[in-house]
Amino acid sequence: MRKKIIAGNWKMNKTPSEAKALVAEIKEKVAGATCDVVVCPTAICIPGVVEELKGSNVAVGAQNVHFKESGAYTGELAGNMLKEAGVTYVIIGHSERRQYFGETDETVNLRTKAALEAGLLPIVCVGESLTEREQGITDDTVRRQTKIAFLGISAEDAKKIVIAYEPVWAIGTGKTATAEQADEVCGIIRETIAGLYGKETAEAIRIQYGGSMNAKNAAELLAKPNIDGGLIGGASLKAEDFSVIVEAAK
Ligand SMILES: O=C(CO)COP(=O)(O)O
Repeated sequence: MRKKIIAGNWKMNKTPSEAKALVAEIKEKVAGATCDVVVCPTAICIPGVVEELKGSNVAVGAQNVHFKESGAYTGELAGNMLKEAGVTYVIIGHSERRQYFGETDETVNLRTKAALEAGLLPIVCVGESLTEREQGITDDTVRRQTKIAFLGISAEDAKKIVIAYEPVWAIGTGKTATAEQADEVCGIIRETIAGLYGKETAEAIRIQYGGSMNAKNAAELLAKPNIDGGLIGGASLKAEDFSVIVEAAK
């Protein structure tokens, strides 16, 4: 049985003091959680959030990591820096990074390998655009993204990776994939992993759904056999809503 994982992707929201206040509320509300709980604030909020969460069951994730250990990469952060700051997980290849910051399947692969190298647990995002869904190439898209993200990664390391299936058309739009649609694509991703590594790895790996998941629809999505958690945007910025989703991930 895979342990469910609920992660909040705060995107570019909350100042350092606001972030501390939010996690102070969240940690109280999710203290009894039976799933893994992660919050992913902006990089500048990480130290304060890590401090506030000391001794709690909530882990901290970053929203990106560079693929080199150091060097002339202005504005970037390396895995060992995040690790030393107390980060456990890192989101890689979010569709907003692919869309606005030139992230490609290849850089997603490089970042995933760098994260593992630094001892971080990657949350690798895949998902089709509206055009791709309408053209009937959702399967091809997530298969390609998954296969390239995992290039050169051992089966042992692959099991540490969380995959987030986030259909681009469902992000921040209020349009959720139906539980059936989400489960179907998560199943295709699992099948892809089975093709790469075999059934045992495919059964071990956790696949989240993300895209307008909220306190109302979480239970139905999380009840599906291939959905092992959620990557939550908007609803993760409200302690109450986030804790209801965590509660639904029993
Ligand atoms: O992109 C997402 C999480 O990474 C989903 O965002 P929303 O939950 O706001 O749709």
